[in-house]
Amino acid sequence: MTAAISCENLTKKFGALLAVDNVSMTIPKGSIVGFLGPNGSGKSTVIRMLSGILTPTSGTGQVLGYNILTDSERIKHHIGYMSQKFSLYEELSVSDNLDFYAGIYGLKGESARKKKAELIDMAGLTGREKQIAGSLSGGWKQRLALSCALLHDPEILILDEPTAGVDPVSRRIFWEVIRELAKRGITVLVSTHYMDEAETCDFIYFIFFGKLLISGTPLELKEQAKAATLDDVFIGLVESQENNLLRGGELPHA
Ligand SMILES: Nc1ncnc2c1ncn2[C@@H]1O[C@H](COP(=O)(O)OP(=O)(O)OP(=O)(O)O)[C@@H](O)[C@H]1O
Repeated sequence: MTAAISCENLTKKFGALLAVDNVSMTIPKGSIVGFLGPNGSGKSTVIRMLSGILTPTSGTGQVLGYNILTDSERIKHHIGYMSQKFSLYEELSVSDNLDFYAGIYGLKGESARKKKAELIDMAGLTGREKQIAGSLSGGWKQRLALSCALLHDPEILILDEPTAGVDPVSRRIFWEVIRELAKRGITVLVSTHYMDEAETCDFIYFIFFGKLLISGTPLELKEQAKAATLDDVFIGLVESQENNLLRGGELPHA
């Protein structure tokens, strides 16, 4: 198995707060890996460290063989990153947003024009090229943000709650695009609170209070917990951990 992303004992402290505690993961090339956990459990912090945006307090990580501590600029050129806040320029049109990001990635001329046309088509944005991004609905903004994140043909897509606040139909269309990209060999790491999305991932890591608690395929996790749904797996897990903490116990490591 070739790993697209791996990290060992990744740890992040914000002052006295231990936001991420010794997280180790391996994400194989071409897989869709779901990153789950309650609010504030450390998902975004791990994602930001792996994307080269945030420096870990300790631990190491590799993205496509690049070291997250020393090669963060190279990493940024090989990944597509999209956060729940969609970094779009609201006052610019759909077309201008794509041109702006193409410029950031150094795309020019015919190749930039072709890539832009391909992504407009993929995202179903045809006919909306001149529309101001700020006037798009959440689902369309999300598709535009995804297109911007794909302009430079990244080998890895890192998505931090990309479907938060987006309607069910748009979520389904978005996931169809994600699965199509994975079929083409793109590795996807995605954090989500939606269990139907988690269900379609190849593998899941579950983080709680900064620690990885469990990992496995959706089927493995349900079988281990003797639960019918992933919802039941995670609700049971969070409740047992909270009870454990109330009794003064410590969180176990995965
Ligand atoms: N820049 C920062 N400075 C201080 N504390 C931070 C910072 N970023 C995150 N935190 C804290 O670290 C913890 C983990 O936050 P993080 O955003 O990684 O969680 P999350 O699992 O992504 O949550 P959510 O599902 O709500 O997005 C939280 O307690 C958060 O308040």
